Amino acid sequence: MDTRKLLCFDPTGTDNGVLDALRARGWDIITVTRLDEAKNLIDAHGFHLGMVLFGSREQADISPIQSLLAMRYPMEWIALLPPQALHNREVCQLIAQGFYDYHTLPLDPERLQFTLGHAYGMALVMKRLRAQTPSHGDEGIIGCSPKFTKLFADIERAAGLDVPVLVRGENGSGKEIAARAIHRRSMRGDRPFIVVSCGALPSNLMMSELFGFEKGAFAGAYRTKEGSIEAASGGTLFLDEVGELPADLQEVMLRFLREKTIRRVGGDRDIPVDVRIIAASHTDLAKAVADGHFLEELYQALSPFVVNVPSLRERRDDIELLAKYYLDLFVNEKYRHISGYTPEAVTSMQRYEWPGNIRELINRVRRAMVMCEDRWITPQDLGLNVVEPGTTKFQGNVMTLDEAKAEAEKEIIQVTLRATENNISRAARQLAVSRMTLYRLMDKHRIRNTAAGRG
Ligand SMILES: Nc1ncnc2c1ncn2[C@@H]1O[C@H](COP(=O)(O)OP(=O)(O)OP(=O)(O)O)[C@@H](O)[C@H]1O
Repeated sequence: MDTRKLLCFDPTGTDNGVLDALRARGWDIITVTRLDEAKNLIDAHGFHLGMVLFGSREQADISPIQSLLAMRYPMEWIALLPPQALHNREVCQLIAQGFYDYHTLPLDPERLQFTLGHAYGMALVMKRLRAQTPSHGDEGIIGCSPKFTKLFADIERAAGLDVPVLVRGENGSGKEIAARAIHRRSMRGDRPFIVVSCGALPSNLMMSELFGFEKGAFAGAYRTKEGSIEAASGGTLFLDEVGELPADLQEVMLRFLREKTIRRVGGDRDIPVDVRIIAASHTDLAKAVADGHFLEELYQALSPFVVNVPSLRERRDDIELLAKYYLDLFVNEKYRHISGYTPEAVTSMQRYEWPGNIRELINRVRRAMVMCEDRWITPQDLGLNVVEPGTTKFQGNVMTLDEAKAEAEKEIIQVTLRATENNISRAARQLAVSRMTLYRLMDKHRIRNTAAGRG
């Protein structure tokens, strides 16, 4: 028989004699009574499944159990408890929020065996999903859509070339994070990465900011100060919103790109500086050139390699992934009751236009965590309407009623499968159809079961 590992946390030393029955059914059970022991064992052995024995007293201290669950280990938990423990509101809350299922004492080993099998399978599916979550390096750059894959390939290529790069994309779409990734992967990766916001200062201050100044160059210049270009020496200078660079500075910057030397304000010598420039713009620089607002030669000098960062609405496949990533990242002790998003919340995010791109998504996730009173984040928590008139993908489409129905059917199946993490049984239950019907409909709509093997 296949032996499956199970951690049993028994903080009150409750002996219910049921564990032997489970051992006989192939479970390798390790029981611990102390929180630190439990944590050490999980860290060392990476359990998929844990069981918690609640004490028999109604007012038993449940804080060690709360602390253990707050660690949000990637595993499923089953609670075993005496029926009277369910009179304790805190216990009920903890069970609703942190456990896959619970069983009351005295135990029915058959039923428990069944639940453990399910929870174990679910933990394996979750593990597979986590392994499939595409993330790149330690930059926290997440995505799985074809557009994202192309973006990352461009980042890799740009990293291998020591030429200026122009990063284009809407506000909040990830231009700076892309520039940082290029820098970190380049041969300059262990040297400084300095950011300058080109529109942040008036021209004269921006000049000193970029090129530095000599002592006495102007009133208040009490000492010599190096500018951002020198500070980035050997590394990368990131010129954010380069389109906002004042006209006179565009000329000076062009000279720097050609001659690779700087002269501090008030200085009389040219200082060679080896810096790679990565510039970013959310506006169309080619149009700015055509309109006479941006120097054509500077545009050419900045853009031997161009990286286009797609907007979030151009890569809708990444929305749910990013929303989950940031939820996991922000969840802490205070928000441990939050398990994820409702199917409606996922739909609302998929349909939304995201004018503020990933930065807006992050802000909405943060807001939702504060607003969410339940286990699952709703569209309202995110500040998004479920279906805003005129925002469905059917708008303007000429299709028959049958086609529209089929489209809606496919969409609701996809959303439900995503929300249940491809658990066919749960999805079928939520959709109020049999598993066979769901399989048939998935086949009809050519929906792949990405977590085959369970449910
Ligand atoms: N692929 C991604 N995966 C995870 N997080 C991302 C990704 N892309 C961007 N972000 C996050 O989104 C936020 C906005 O990204 P960033 O600051 O790079 O955008 P930007 O285009 O430079 O914005 P702006 O134009 O406003 O300066 C940051 O918190 C960043 O970490």
